[in-house]
Amino acid sequence: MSLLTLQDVAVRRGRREVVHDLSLVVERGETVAVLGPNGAGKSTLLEAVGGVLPVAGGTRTIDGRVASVLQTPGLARRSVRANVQLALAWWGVPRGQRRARAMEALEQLRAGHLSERPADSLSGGERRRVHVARGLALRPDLLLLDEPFAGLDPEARAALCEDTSSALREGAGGVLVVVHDRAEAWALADRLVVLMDGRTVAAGPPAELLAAPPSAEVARFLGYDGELRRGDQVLLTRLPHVVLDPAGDLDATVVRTLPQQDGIRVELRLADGVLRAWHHEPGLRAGDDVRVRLIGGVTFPGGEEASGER
Ligand SMILES: Nc1ncnc2c1ncn2[C@@H]1O[C@H](COP(=O)(O)OP(=O)(O)OP(=O)(O)O)[C@@H](O)[C@H]1O
Repeated sequence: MSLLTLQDVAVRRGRREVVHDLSLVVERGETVAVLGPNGAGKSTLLEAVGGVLPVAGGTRTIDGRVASVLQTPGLARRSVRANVQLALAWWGVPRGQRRARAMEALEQLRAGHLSERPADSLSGGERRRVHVARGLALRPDLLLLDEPFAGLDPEARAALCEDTSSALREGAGGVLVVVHDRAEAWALADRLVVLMDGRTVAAGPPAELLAAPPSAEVARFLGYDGELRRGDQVLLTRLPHVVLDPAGDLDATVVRTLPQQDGIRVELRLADGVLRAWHHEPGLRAGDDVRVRLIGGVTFPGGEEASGER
């Protein structure tokens, strides 16, 4: 039996149904990430799985105990370790095991050095670490995490994401995590579910979804930012698919260059759309004519209505 099975689930917020006909399975030892635009219904889905919201239609079956790490880190005014031990006591862990379990989870999340600090003296990033560690310490069958890295600066976010990823891979339970961006989904997830307007629009291993997105809408959401109209088709590309090459077969004009940490992002206009590419040599200017070669991309029907500009 799967750890979590949702079958045609509907969830309401007040009178409005915001999750529709959603089916999802989480197996033991698996991390499933839910990704989608703001308002897609991700938190609502998690709350329904956690039992905070009722399921208005369909069925939810869970084989085991569920723990939720919600968005706001609520910690009591006592030491970090006492906070984690309190959760373990509430979970029913025998007194003699609580201290070691708390310390183990804090160490896993590189928060061991914070164990004796008062929780109200922590920085935002430290609170997040402790918050995630507290969820892991419970060792639930199913752990629900709602944007566990929200509000952190990019570096703290990446570091906590890496540590959480390692900790989750060591765990035996299943995890359903709402993530904020694709990088987090890639770092954490065995499988990715893309939610839009309360419906699943794509599901599968992240690398497979990226290589073969099921629709143009999902492709754009996953980072396909180039778009060429080809008759009644539209060809979508990502940055690595587009190579500036004097021997290339496509004529393009540089619209603008955006210097970034890993190179220069170049926006290109072609007769039939817009492409974006990485470039690593300075000197390109808006208005320059260049040649381009495509080494990837995905094609979908719908070239006529595609704007080619985004
Ligand atoms: N407490 C609430 N009462 C009524 N409607 C709500 C409530 N919370 C959320 N909604 C609505 O339900 C829909 C789904 O919201 P939800 O928070 O689940 O989306 P989300 O995908 O988690 O979004 P975000 O990425 O912005 O956190 C939205 O239209 C939202 O406005």
